[in-house]
Amino acid sequence: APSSSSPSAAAPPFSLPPRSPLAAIADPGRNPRSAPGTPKSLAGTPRACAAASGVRDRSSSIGGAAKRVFDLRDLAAAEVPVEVPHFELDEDPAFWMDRNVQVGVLVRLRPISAAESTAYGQKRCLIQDSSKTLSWTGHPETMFTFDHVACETISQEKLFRVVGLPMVENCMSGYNGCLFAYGQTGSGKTYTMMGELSKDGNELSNDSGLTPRIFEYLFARIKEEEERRREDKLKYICKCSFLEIYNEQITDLLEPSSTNLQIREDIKKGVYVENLMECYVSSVKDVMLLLLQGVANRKMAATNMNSESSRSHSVFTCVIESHWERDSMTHLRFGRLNLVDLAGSERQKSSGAEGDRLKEAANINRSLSTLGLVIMTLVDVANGKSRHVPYRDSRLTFLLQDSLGGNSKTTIVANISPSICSSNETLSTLKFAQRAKLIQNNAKVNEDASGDVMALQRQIEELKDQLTCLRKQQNAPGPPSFLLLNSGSDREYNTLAEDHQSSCDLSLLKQKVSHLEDVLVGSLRREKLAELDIRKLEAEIKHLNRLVDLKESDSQRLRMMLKLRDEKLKRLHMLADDLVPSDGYMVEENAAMSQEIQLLQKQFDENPQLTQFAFENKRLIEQV
Ligand SMILES: Nc1ncnc2c1ncn2[C@@H]1O[C@H](COP(=O)(O)OP(=O)(O)OP(=O)(O)O)[C@@H](O)[C@H]1O
Repeated sequence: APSSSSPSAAAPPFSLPPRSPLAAIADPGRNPRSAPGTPKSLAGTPRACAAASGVRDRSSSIGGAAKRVFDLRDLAAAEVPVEVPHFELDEDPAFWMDRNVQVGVLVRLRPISAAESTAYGQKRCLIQDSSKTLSWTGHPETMFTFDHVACETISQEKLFRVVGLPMVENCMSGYNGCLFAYGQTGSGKTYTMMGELSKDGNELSNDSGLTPRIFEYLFARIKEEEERRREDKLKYICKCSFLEIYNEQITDLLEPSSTNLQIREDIKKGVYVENLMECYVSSVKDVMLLLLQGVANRKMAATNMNSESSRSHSVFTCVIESHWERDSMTHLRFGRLNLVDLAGSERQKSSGAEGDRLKEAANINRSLSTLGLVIMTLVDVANGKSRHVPYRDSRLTFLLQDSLGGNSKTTIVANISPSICSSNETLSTLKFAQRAKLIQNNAKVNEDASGDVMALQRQIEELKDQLTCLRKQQNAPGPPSFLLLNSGSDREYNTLAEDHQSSCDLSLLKQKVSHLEDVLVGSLRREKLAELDIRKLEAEIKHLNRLVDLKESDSQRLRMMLKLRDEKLKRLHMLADDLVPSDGYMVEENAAMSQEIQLLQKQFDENPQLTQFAFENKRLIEQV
């Protein structure tokens, strides 16, 4: 099926064939990377299958074919392939668009892999109850509720429509957005975020993940919006960057020779990575080429859990800027979209990590536990507690601080494996996702509606010229209006009409000028205030620097005095023990005393200033 996801198309761009309420486990043959050797089609009707595996049919108690579920707890004994229930996800873009307070969480289950199946058969640690709830069947059995639970048979396209599409709409409207995949190694994060990337960048496949789909949709929407608002001269500009955090070091995936890049903070830009390459993109093909280039540079390795395990966190960022003109003003808006594929958490025992892999794993686990700590602290903050959020304890959390508890609409996709062999990791991912749901963000539209001051000033000048011209015309001597009214000739009628028209133009222009003047006054006032603030802060910084210098020289003097006193003590001890003659002692003592006097003199000279600065310091501390 074609996979183009044009926003205007009524039907989803590709749809799965109609399924029975109990769909077969996703055919791993669909994805060449997935579950090699897993049985492709699963035989038998639901009831036959349930009977064969000893599964209890709970359909009667729940009712309705779509809700029919089996109790998979007894599958411990089942060796035959089983069918799992399919729960359709709710496509409600408004749900994610409203989330500017809380973080949205979607849990995604992947099919049991061939390796898991070989080792543990179809034994599961989870039972999904609906498209929002699932139960972990360990001890004690625990039920979890999320915004969405995507079952094993949910397609990449459906997942995009549920979480990716609203994210694009948000960013186009000027919000920052962040989508990140979390989960143990091999749980399906890269499959979810990237999936299959086509070589030529033209065609998406069924296995293409969220990122390529997001850009296919983004460029279709940009085209649509620019056409719809042609009168406003609406234009979008998109620029992308791609980085990885490996062993706590940031590398540019589009320019791999740029390593150990630093994170900086800026009042306007927010948190950003210095010297990171940014590429302008205007089509899915452009983005696909960047993705392919970046993915090829990413640190990958084989572990026991995943033959192509990503050993770094990757962040693909797109800044979507738009500008348009309305009411003689230039409007600017931008949204930053972060697409994050985290390195997988892992137990060293299961992943078989040694040497370099072990060092990587330790770094991965450390930054993920900082992420967990940041999330726990943010939940406390959301509950009204005043806490320090340790964003700076890892590069990952420092870089993502706006997406966590800041100005961003954030969605977390928590990937899990349903197999019993990952039971503990699955539980820990579910707990992480549950906590993340409670974070409170504060997303705002990034828009500069005041326009360009210079352009406004130019426009006002032009309008003033027109106004003077019209005033001159109006004041020019002409025949009295009653003559014109009574004369009845065409020429006179036209003159009257022109006069009337020009007086209408005049009042319209007057209105326009006064409106623009108001806007300009507002902009200039804000600019002046900002300049005043900057000047005040600069003066304070200067004061503080002088204070620091003074303190520095003062403490240097004090250190010297202490040294002199120490030496004096030593000399006194030696004199008391008769180790030096008393005249020799007196000569040394004299020299030391004159040095001390010099120091005291200097201190005394600077004292008036010191007192003044001490007062200033106190005042500044109070002010701060
Ligand atoms: N929903 C799914 N359907 C089919 N196959 C999947 C699905 N999710 C993951 N897979 C397959 O499972 C394997 C592991 O997935 P993936 O590489 O995405 O895991 P990961 O979480 O990114 O791991 P790591 O953290 O080690 O990089 C891949 O072969 C992938 O194609």
